[in-house]
Amino acid sequence: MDFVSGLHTLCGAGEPRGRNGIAVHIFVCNTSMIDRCLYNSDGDFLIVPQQGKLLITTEFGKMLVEPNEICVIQQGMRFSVEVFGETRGYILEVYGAHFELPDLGPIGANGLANPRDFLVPVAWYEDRQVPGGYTVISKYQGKLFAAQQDYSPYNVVAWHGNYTPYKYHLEKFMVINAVAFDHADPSIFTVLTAKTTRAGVALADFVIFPPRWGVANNTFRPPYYHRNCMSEFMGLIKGHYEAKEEGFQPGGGSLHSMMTPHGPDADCFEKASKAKLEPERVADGTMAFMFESSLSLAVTKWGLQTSNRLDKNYYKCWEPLKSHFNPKCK
Ligand SMILES: O=C(O)Cc1cc(O)ccc1O
Ligand SMILES: [Fe+2]
Repeated sequence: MDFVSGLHTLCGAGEPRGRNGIAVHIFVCNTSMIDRCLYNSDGDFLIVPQQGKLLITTEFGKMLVEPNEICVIQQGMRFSVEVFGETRGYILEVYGAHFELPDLGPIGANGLANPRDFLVPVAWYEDRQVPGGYTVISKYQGKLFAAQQDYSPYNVVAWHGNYTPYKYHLEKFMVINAVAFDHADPSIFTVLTAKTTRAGVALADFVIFPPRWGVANNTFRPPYYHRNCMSEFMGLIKGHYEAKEEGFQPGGGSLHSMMTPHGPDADCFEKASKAKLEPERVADGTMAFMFESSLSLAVTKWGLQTSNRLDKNYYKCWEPLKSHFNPKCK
């Protein structure tokens, strides 16, 4: 099964017809796309490999994208994926907006994902006839259409401009966090954002939870219990997520829909409530991420049924939580 046939949509919202929208897909594949390419007429793909590396050929050149790196293939760009064994990952698709760096506001000139760390392919081409037929697949209005041609589409000898695919290594992220007290909104970990026309309201943010120091005093350091106006799809590239040490596996996903309360599991709550608040490393050897959207997301039939992977007991991670309210406590 190659990248195109292994592409499954988990959830999404909005219409790929000029209006804003997003979709979350996962891919699971073990064979390369041979004499086949894909382009997305609907929007842009932000690809997060989780297992196995992707050698992506584009009209702009080649990119090797390994787990802990991400890449963006924008609307209309033809690409083929070569894989090396069992390969899987996540895709955030956005319609009607492109990914950009978040405004840094008071952070100033540098920080978070820095422009210098985004890599763009160098031109590569082949002048190759394919008498047996080269298949060009278009994702158009959510469906796949195939056309045949008798030559490789990677015949672009050179290019210039700034509408390109690009990749980024998540280790390059310059982490900013609370250094006195309180838990910062995870938007402080935004790598890329796709904006809406309403200032401060993201169509989608790509947010990571990188290795860092936890130093906040007088603070419950893990994510707070909350409900909010965003949909939060979480994924895990490697290791454990600090708020759910068990049960949330690399390659898995969770969706906390807007206004649905959620937070750390009972075990994390107990440990963090008793922990001595000295400087400690958080999330070493791990990389969790979040696709966060201001849109509400509908889960597909594939996600709910066909995949046969729905965790029906997920809510149980909060059941052992006890009330610790004590009105006399100072
Ligand atoms: O829900 C989650 O695990 C993601 C998350 C992390 C955090 O540190 C604060 C808020 C938030 O939604
Ligand atoms: Fe959350």
